[in-house]
Amino acid sequence: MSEKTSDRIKGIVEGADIVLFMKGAPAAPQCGFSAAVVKVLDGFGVTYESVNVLADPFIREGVKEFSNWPTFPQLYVKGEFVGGCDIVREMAASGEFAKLLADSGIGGVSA
Ligand SMILES: N[C@@H](CCC(=O)N[C@@H](CS)C(=O)NCC(=O)O)C(=O)O
Repeated sequence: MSEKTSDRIKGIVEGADIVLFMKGAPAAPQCGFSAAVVKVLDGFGVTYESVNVLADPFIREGVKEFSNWPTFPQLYVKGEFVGGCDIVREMAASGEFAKLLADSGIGGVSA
């Protein structure tokens, strides 16, 4: 990955408290895994930035390398990689995701 792509991705993940790299947009996800993470985030009532990786092949491949994670969705909180759909859903079910949001000082409803 070029330094330019890496800097661009770093800027994106650090540009908002919560960033979701997904397929499609929250209002119209183009993959069930992305839709599932949107549902979790919306359930917590948090605001987040989303990036449609289908719109940019450089971002799509660059984010995989940046995160060292081969699939989408990919969720970042406070600039740190959290995981994909399975991890986020498990964290939501166990209460770990609510704790992560609270520890990160991110408000929302407790889902
Ligand atoms: N088990 C994965 C499922 C995600 C997944 O398999 N995503 C695929 C299909 S949407 C993917 O992103 N493949 C790579 C690509 O399309 O670039 C998770 O927990 O997020």
